[in-house]
Amino acid sequence: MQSAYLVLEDGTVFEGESFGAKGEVVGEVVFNTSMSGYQEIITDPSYYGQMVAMTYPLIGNYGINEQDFESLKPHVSAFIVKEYSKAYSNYRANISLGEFLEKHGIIGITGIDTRKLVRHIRLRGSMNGIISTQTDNIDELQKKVAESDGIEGRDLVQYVSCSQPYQWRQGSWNIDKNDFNYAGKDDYHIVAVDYGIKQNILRYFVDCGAKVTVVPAKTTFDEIVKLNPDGVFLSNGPGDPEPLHYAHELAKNLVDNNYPVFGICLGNQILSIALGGKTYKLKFGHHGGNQPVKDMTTGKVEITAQNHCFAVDVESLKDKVEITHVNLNDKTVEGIKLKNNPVFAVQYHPENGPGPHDAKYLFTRFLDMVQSARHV
Ligand SMILES: NC(=O)CC[C@H](N)C(=O)O
Repeated sequence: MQSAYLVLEDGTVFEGESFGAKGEVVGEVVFNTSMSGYQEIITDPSYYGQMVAMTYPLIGNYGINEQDFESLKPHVSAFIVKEYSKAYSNYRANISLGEFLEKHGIIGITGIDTRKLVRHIRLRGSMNGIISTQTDNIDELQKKVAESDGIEGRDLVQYVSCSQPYQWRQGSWNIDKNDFNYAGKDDYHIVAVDYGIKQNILRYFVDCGAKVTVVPAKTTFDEIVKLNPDGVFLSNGPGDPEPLHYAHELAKNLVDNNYPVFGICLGNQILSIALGGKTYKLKFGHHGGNQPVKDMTTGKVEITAQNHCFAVDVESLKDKVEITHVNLNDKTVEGIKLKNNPVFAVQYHPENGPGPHDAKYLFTRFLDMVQSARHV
């Protein structure tokens, strides 16, 4: 294997070996604490602009399959692991992780002391890094990473949203059929605005009996009205929610016109800004499948999948919303709902993909809301 370097913005250097594509890339370094699900993680469009370090030490041992994609291709800038397993074994796998990354031009780096890297980020906060398989000139790499831009203030959604509307018919994987379920019912029409949508969200809507139309991020309110939706979904997506003015405007129009709205992650942040709120960047974010969240409306605690760097400053929304979910690790707000409109959103990922399934009930909660809104 060829050697590769990871150099952080603050000058810290890690040496490892390259797997996947060769080259050089800059991105924000974040860590993910999920023990499995690397395929879903690397294909989650919300990671665009970020390189992900897995805390679980052995990665790659079940390969990559045709079914577990969250989008059509990997979106991480690079992938950082302690030990890459070239050998893989799974009845569904058809390609190794390294081959998959190489095919899509994504650099992987293995042999990294990920415990040290994660402790560093926990103490100092997320920061940019550069990975290179091309040079061992550390000074040059340090200079490049010091000059690179962070993710704040940039619209990254434009790089991952679809360009044309489309219908989605696939439901969840059915292990007995060894195939996906497909839409049978069209009880509701949900328009899902694609800011970098994860496919499991769409599968869950289909499971719940919805007909789903996915539309590009810059679709206007008038265009959505023409599609005659029963409810509108604001998706997850990469980067900073602040510069997405077109999305804030859409969310404001939807709320003002009393449409049922459900937001996940970036969708929650967009909705909060549209309501007059603010967001802020967390020190190192929440990325993983083991985040405890309390549903304040039922008192139940759920273990959730999360992937976000920004959070909603709920003080800025005081009196306008009810807090429905709170993260029990750091008490950040993980869910809000409007008092007088059929609108709610969560900061975490009820679609799991990968992660625990505890929060799937939110899809039913939304479709119940859509159902009630039809009768008012
Ligand atoms: N998964 C997401 O939608 C992430 C939202 C946003 N990009 C953040 O990092 O907070």
